[in-house]
Amino acid sequence: MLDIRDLSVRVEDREVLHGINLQIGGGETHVLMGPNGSGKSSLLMTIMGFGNYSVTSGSILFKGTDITQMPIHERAELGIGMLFQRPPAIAGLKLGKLLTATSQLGGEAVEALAQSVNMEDFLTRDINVGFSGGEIKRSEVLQLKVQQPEFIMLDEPESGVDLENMALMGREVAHLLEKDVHIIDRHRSGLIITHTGYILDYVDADQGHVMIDGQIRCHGNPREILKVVQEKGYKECLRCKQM
Ligand SMILES: Nc1ncnc2c1ncn2[C@@H]1O[C@H](COP(=O)(O)OP(=O)(O)OP(=O)(O)O)[C@@H](O)[C@H]1O
Repeated sequence: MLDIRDLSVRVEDREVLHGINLQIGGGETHVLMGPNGSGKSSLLMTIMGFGNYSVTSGSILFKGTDITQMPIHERAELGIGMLFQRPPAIAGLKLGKLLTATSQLGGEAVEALAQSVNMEDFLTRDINVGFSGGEIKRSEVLQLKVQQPEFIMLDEPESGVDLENMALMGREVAHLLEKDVHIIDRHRSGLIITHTGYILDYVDADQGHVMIDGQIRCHGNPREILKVVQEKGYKECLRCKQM
């Protein structure tokens, strides 16, 4: 579904990603780990198509289409969606209005989806204005439930979420990624940034990658990578033999 080849990316006057290669098949969920500031969010923002991340070499193919220079809204229409680490607050735009305006759904359908993530009281509020950390994440999940993307990127879905809401989010993300469907019939794919790995309690991931200083330096079983990092730190990933 996603095929990234030799991707280098510059932000402002600095190259933050250097020669990334990453392939994610249909129905697969991959996890991206790595130290703070290593370039994980930059990769997701680049896949989504944000203009301040400029591709200096390489390509991004989505379902065989080269999307490297495609605007964000076209990528979203093709089926790419993202849960942001820190989405902006948008004063003057109600969450419910955004959801009905950007989908074919009517008010009742949106309300039902909102109820499923305990967000029904937020539809009449300005997006993310005064939302708590956990409410922002549930709002992001609600937007994904409305959009139903085929390829879902999640940037630290756990951060700021209490344990009870983590369970709710985990179940919702698993459902979005069709983890309840047999692998042969599963079409959706995901790429999840996590520091803690809590999301793995709910979402089975097929492959883990470690990014260090703008390069993917290691691949492997996500839980094994977490264990190694916990015990020995990210420096151990530099010795990875799976590259
Ligand atoms: N708009 C920007 N202007 C300047 N520097 C930027 C910008 N966006 C990202 N960077 C820099 O690029 C590097 C990679 O940042 P990025 O957010 O991708 O890291 P990350 O791996 O997601 O980190 P974290 O785990 O802390 O969220 C950082 O040094 C960051 O300061």
